[in-house]
Amino acid sequence: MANDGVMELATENIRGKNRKIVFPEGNDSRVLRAAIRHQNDGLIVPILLGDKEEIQKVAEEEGVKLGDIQIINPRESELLDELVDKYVELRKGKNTREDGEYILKKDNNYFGTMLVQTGKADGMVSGASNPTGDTVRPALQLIKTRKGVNRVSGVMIMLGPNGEKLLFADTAINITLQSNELAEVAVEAAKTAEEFGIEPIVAMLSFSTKGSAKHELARKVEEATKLAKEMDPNLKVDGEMQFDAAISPQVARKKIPNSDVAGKAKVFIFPDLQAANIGYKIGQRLGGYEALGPILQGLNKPVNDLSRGCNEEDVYKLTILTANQVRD
Ligand SMILES: CC(C)(COP(=O)(O)OP(=O)(O)OC[C@H]1O[C@@H](n2cnc3c(N)ncnc32)[C@H](O)[C@@H]1OP(=O)(O)O)[C@@H](O)C(=O)NCCC(=O)NCCS
Ligand SMILES: CC(=O)OP(=O)(O)O
Repeated sequence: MANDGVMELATENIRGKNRKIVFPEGNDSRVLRAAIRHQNDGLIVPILLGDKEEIQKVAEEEGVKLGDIQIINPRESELLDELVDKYVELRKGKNTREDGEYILKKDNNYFGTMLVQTGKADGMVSGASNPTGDTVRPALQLIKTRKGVNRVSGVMIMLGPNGEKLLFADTAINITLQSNELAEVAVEAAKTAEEFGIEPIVAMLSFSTKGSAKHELARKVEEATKLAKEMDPNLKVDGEMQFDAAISPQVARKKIPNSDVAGKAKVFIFPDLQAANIGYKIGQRLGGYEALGPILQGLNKPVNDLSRGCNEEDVYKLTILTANQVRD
């Protein structure tokens, strides 16, 4: 495949490391099939959460064999007491022990997140059947942001039909952002791009290019560009600019000549979640791009969300990308 760069790099990085990835949606057929593929490939150690009989039934319906894949039923797990204690400690008085036990038994995303937080798993992949908020809230509450990062955000790796490797942000988490927060997303997205072998050339997107429209929303993106440069003076970032100026050298020459970003951008920072989420889905559904993610950036440990529209291949690949985010 023309686009194998991103997947190949991540696969080589994780080879031999036996990263343990937990799947809270063990009874989702797409998740189950992807986890079994990983179990058989031996690159990743999958842990499925759910009721064993229910998962067995899905496996039979799908015509796949569970083999010796690890399955944990949170309601019966011997780890429950330990995880509840730790959960209550981390929530710092926000939840009682009774609350904690109820939440960890009822919601596999909380149980899976606690496995990651306590180091019993290295990362988590969920969201095939749960909406984003329910998937990521436990990680925001319990795993928390990395030192030096104020807000977790989400990126999509976009792999084009002609070998293009792009990154879109924030496609998943922050509904609106202030200019300083948008600047932080840009700086973090550049780092995430590098982790996955994508060139960190960052365009700050708007409906305006360098003042072509006079509006406070365009000025916010201009301000965010300035702040991103202050946060990382070495960052190749420019804006505000329209998507055509960011991606097309011909349009860039006309609208924004002499930019070292316009026409060459690989990392696209959208002004808000509406634009970013709609934008990536248009690229995916009309543009023939493969969309991998959302990958969360800024967390202490990797927890990643899937789109509910995902297929088995998306789950399989996001698992590899999640393992690639694990830090020893
Ligand atoms: C992510 C999201 C669910 C968080 O919303 P929420 O749970 O209502 O947020 P709250 O303000 O109650 O915060 C819950 C916790 O998460 C933390 N948090 C919220 N957003 C955060 C962020 N971007 N980064 C870091 N922490 C964050 C809060 O500090 C809080 O922690 P605490 O409980 O320890 O105090 C919400 O922003 C959302 O729905 N985003 C859009 C998701 C979506 O639909 N995306 C499109 C599909 S991908
Ligand atoms: C990433 C995303 O948009 O998720 P979903 O399609 O599940 O809302």
